[in-house]
Amino acid sequence: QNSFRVVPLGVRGGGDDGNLSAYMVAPVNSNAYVCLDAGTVTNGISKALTNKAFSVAADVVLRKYIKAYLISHPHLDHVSGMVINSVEDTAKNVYGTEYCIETLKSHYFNWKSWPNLTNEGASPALKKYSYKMLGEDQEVDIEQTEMSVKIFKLSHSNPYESTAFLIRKGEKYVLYFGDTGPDEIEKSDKMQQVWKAVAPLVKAKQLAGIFLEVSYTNKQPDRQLYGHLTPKWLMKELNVLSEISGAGSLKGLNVIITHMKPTADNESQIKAELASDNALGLNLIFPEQGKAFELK
Ligand SMILES: Nc1ncnc2c1ncn2[C@@H]1O[C@@H]2COP(=O)(O)O[C@H]2[C@H]1O
Repeated sequence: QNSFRVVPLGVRGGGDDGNLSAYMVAPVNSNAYVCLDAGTVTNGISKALTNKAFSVAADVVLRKYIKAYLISHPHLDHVSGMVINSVEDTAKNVYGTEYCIETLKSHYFNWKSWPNLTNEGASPALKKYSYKMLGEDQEVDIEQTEMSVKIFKLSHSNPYESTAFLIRKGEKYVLYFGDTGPDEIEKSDKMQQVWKAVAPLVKAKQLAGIFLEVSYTNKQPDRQLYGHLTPKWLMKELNVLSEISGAGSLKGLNVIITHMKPTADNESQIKAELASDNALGLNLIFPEQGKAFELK
């Protein structure tokens, strides 16, 4: 039985300002979605309607189907769609780490960059969006949905932070990584901590998919990763998971490749490099804007 329905509103990792990271996720047969990052919102909803991913009007998807935003980190390409559409939007929770929420508060919803439509920060706070700060080691219900979330902090160009979200519906999970570099380059153990936490779920076949970024091809020098992964580094990191969860345990695992930078032939090159280095037998999924898919 399929567990989650995903509608990508934006999939690219830079440059293409109408198609930046944003993924609507809900349990199959539910219209109560979370939006994981929100780089592009309305452009993605339009594409989704063209592709018949939804059978309601665009404003219903924005205002009613998206119940909450989960923001992995406050870079513009992960928040601009949410900020721009906040005026037309309905009351919602915005979930993130303290680092992320403090940045939203001081740098975006501050009346200078944008009116403060949130419940905290620069006066007057218009109280449409409510910040929900997430700490590690606690699972929190995502209000108005059937899902809950646990977070893991990530390193995104040390010392800057990003977040991974482990979303649960019943016994099934999906894991979403915001932008992140490999532990070895970031001088960090953040990814390893995530792998340790989810290895039992992989073993038990409870993990429906992992959203993980690959921004650059293998040609990108390690000193210019800027907190991102390449095909080689993605496979190295997933090998760390495989070592914990057991040989062969990642075979057929859905890995959704996010955040490819669209420069030159980067995207086709990344796809080719991943395909030729897939000894783990991952089921690689390359999401397309506005095209729904299911994970089980
Ligand atoms: N030191 C740097 N020099 C040049 N470009 C950078 C540097 N750090 C970050 N960037 C770029 O800025 C981008 C910000 O968004 P990204 O993290 O997706 O990808 C980043 C890189 O493309």
